[in-house]
Amino acid sequence: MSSNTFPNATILGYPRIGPNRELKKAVESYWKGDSTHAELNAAAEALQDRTIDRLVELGLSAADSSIPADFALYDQVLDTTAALGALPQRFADLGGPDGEVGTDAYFTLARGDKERQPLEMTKWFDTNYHYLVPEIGPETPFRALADGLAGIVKRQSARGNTLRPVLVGPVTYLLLSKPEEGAPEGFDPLDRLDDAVAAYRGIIAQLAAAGAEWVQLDEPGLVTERGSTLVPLAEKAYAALAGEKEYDGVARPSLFVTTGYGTAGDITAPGAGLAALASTGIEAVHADLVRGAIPAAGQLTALGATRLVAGVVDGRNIWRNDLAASLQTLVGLESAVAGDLAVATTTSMLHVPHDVTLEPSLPEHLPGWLAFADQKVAEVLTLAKGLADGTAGIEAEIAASDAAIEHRASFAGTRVESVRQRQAALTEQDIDRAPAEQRAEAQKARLNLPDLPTTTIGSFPQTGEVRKARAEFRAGKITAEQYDQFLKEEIARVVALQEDLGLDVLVHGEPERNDMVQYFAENFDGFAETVNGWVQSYGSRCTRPSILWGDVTRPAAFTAPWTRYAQSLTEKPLKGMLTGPVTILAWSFVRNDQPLGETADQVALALRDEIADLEADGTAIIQVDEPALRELLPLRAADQASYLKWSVESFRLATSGVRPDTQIHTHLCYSEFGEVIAGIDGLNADVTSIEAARSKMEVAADLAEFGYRRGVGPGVYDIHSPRVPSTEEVESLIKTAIANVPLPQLWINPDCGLKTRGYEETVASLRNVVAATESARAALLAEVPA
Ligand code: MET
Ligand SMILES: [Zn+2]
Repeated sequence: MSSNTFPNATILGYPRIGPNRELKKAVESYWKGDSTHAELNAAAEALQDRTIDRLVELGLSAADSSIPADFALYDQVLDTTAALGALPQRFADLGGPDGEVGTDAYFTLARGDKERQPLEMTKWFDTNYHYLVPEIGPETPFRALADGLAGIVKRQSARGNTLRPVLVGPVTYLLLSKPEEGAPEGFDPLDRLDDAVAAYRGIIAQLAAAGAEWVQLDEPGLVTERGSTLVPLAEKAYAALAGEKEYDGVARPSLFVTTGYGTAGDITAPGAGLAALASTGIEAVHADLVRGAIPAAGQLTALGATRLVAGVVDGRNIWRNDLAASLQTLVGLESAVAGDLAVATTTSMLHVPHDVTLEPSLPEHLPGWLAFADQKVAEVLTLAKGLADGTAGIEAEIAASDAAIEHRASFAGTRVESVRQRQAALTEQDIDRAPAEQRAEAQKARLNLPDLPTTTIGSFPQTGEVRKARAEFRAGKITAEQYDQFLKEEIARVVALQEDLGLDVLVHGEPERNDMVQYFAENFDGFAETVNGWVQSYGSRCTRPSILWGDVTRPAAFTAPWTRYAQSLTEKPLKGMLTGPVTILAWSFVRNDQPLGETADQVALALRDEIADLEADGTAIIQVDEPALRELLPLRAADQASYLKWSVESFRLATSGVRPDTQIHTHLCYSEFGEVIAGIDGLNADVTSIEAARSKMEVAADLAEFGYRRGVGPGVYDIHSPRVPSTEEVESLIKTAIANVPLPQLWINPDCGLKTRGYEETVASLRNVVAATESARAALLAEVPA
């Protein structure tokens, strides 16, 4: 079927959650037992129909495979695991008679059951989307069980729609897998590539039988640091899949391989990775031309008959496309390729919300600057038209795009002179503090803490009452005074609880914060909030990132009054609590008209103002959380140094204005920190709390090996589950920490904030943490020779 031409305009994927979070509601209701399997299916099918009808309404053709079928109930990597029937041994009993993975088995892999931990969850490339990590061993079965996806294709074909089913490609699938527990030393899931490819062949045949004319295989793994070494593997895999035009006498569908999130293969030879893929005989290959480099002319010629699908509309941010610039890129590429170009998004649009027109309360100037998924579909179609008919064909659209760019550039809040001047005047001194040893001494004298000081990470359980009060305040059902009063009582309760528990450094508990980033966005200028701008974070979990559109300022102190109030209730030191610049950027939609580092510095200056107010109030300890520090780390080693420089400097800019005897804490979680340990050191915080309980204190050994000198609190209590750790368990983690970290540096704390936990388990766990700390202190005393 390779005569089949690829559509001129397409998207790589569409948000799966539904404009009203229909998917979230349907799966959560099914999990709770409030709806049946049939009802879940009906809801999923209704959402599929809605999506396709909407895309057709927006102008994509229903007939030419331009609409992707990418409707995962939970996660696209898990869908591929299910299509492969690749059940790890620990879940082998879940398979049906032919090894098939039914809906309940699928959700068990995602969520675990009484006896078993779910598949591990980790970030999808450098995004905030989390996928489920396949566990592959030498014996893991690879089958062809594409019934689910084939069923969707068939059903839609009966509705008159020819869809293009999407799978994670074999190389990326295995790259993202981890060796199954018990796999022999040195086993790499990629060792199983030939077996996997044989299974993919079967899956593709099943999709063809269901009516698919094109199949999309996503291979973003090729844009990572390992890309160069993976290209030869991909060549082998796709030569095997594309080499024959027929599978067992039946025409195979055309194959389309995508490479979003960067440059495929060798970054010093842009386009070489695409040319290598094309040489296998696949019918179309995609390039990300926003994050990735523009392929060299010679590489474009080398694509031959393989159609280039040009990703020029950014699937990862929400800004309106510069149509004139994109068209110019497209025209340049077209002159070098043998055939016609197709226009596409850079990645799936699962990273952006559905539709700007669903936002009722954005500031007036903003909607015209934005493009959510539906607007991006229109942009792709416009560009395809421009490519076909010339600029004249899309004159009005280009004029509108130019006008929006012009409006944005000249809009008052885009450049705030006072912010620019302040930035221009910054010097090295602004990111420097007194030497760490001198600070440590001054802080010791001021704080007078025991050995192994105990503390928490900031938030206390957000109970139903806290959420209810916030909702009522937002809805105008209670007054600002009533809400304030409620929060004060909540804070007083949390402070009293911590005193009762015997913790050494207290917190106010963060009850006023809906979310650790959104709360800052709401209190800074330069940000806007959406109402319906949900994006999938993992499974049914969605976040609603704020939009950082302009220069950032902090009109007034907003955390300091709560900290001041909380501190007035206790003699013990109480930490001020802030979210750091990198995390604020990572969890927002950030302006794309200046380098990230510049935006980070503006956020840092706004935080610096807040920190100055906290310090002026007498706050002796200020914590600035950076859980997303690792998340934004670029995929390519070559880009990592410059990232670490600006990210670390923005943290230092926020925190270096304080006196030596004011103690700066930071908190990191969600990640492996081995790779960024030098960056952590660069933050120059006096104390760093790090998630460690789940990895059994590995981080303590990493720190020891690095020779880390400042304070550190490796988490001794995993807050990700309601389980209460026993005193003995915590003691043993403390012992491991003591063996690796010099005593004067060591702090005792949970892995992360307690916001998502209930009070019962929180109180029991913290009691055990304090008891374990006390016995560790006693043991240390006993060791000291009299
Ligand atoms: C994801 S890190 C969370 C840190 C924040 N201070 C909290 O305790 O919730
Ligand atoms: Zn955390």
